[in-house]
Amino acid sequence: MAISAAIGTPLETCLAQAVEANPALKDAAAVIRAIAGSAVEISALIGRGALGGDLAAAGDHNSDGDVQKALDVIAHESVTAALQGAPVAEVASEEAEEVMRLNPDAPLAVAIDPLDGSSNIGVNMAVGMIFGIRPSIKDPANPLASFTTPGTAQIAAGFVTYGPATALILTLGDGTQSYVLDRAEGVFRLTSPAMSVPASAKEYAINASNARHWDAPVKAYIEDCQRGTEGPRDKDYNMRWLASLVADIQRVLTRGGVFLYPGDARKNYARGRLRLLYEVAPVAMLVEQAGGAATDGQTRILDLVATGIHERAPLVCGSTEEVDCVATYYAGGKPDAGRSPLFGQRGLMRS
Ligand SMILES: O=P(O)(O)OC[C@H]1O[C@](O)(COP(=O)(O)O)[C@@H](O)[C@@H]1O
Ligand SMILES: [Mg+2]
Ligand SMILES: [Mg+2]
Repeated sequence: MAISAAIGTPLETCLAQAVEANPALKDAAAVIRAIAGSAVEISALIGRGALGGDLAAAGDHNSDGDVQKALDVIAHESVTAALQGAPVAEVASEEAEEVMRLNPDAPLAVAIDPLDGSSNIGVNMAVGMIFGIRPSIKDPANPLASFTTPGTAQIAAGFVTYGPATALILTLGDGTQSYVLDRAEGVFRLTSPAMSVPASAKEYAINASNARHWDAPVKAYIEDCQRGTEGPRDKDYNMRWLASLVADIQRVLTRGGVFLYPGDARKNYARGRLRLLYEVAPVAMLVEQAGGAATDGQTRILDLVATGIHERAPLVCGSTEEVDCVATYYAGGKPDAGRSPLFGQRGLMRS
């Protein structure tokens, strides 16, 4: 149910209200409480900066080939320890090669990116944590069973941004809410009961250094955004790229825009960089619940089914007008049709 509490209401009260309205959410609420507890701990550590030690110290490689930084491992250990005390049977974590089995009889499974935006560790920039909660499917022969369902199976999803403020963005399947950590009390408090992504926007987020590797439709779309009022989109765009999915998506959820991490021609990047289970699917649910859209360029993300826990998926999400426009380019269409004949490069009114 949509949260109807006043701004400043503690997360605990909002969760209790949601469970009262829909008792089926009781276990998901317990998982969210556990994750929020870990986030309070990690937020305090990140807030100490270099005084907390070298959080960027390089360790082993994870299963996706990324170097694990000290904070990646600390966050993984903190959140999986918290989930031990929650009704969770399986965890798919970015920092564990295989599915982790916690409480075998528990009803839920959690996919988690314990520390998102790792390239920003150690440089005082925003990082975060992403999670999606699904029903646990008891199949002793297949540890992946709980995670090989479409994203629509998610009961709840959220992310935490450790930025200037520590924020929790959450959906229980009926709207997207934001909370901010009240550091004095150590509790998250409601700041928006219903986030809403504007349908149209003039801001895009993409790692432009990969432009030469992009597919033709992405290249054409970004080039037309860059042509501004002189091109078929007939409006001037701004670009923002924080290299921290949580922070980029929080901006899109707050003021609109489009985020793209498409597939590209680099080795192992045919399906982009982001992982379907613990990055793309939770973000897609949050964005859709806020009125936006999320596709892989053409197909709705929440209809995709993973076949492995670290499988990647391209992501195009945010304001519906932009996400639909990207799909038009993928379908080989041209956005010229919607453009006023009076303006733009070839328009009558351009000097
Ligand atoms: O370095 P790139 O290619 O710009 O990729 C940045 C993207 O990679 C990520 O850092 C991947 O997440 P992890 O840090 O959890 O591996 C996203 O947060 C971000 O959007
Ligand atoms: Mg990540
Ligand atoms: Mg990560």
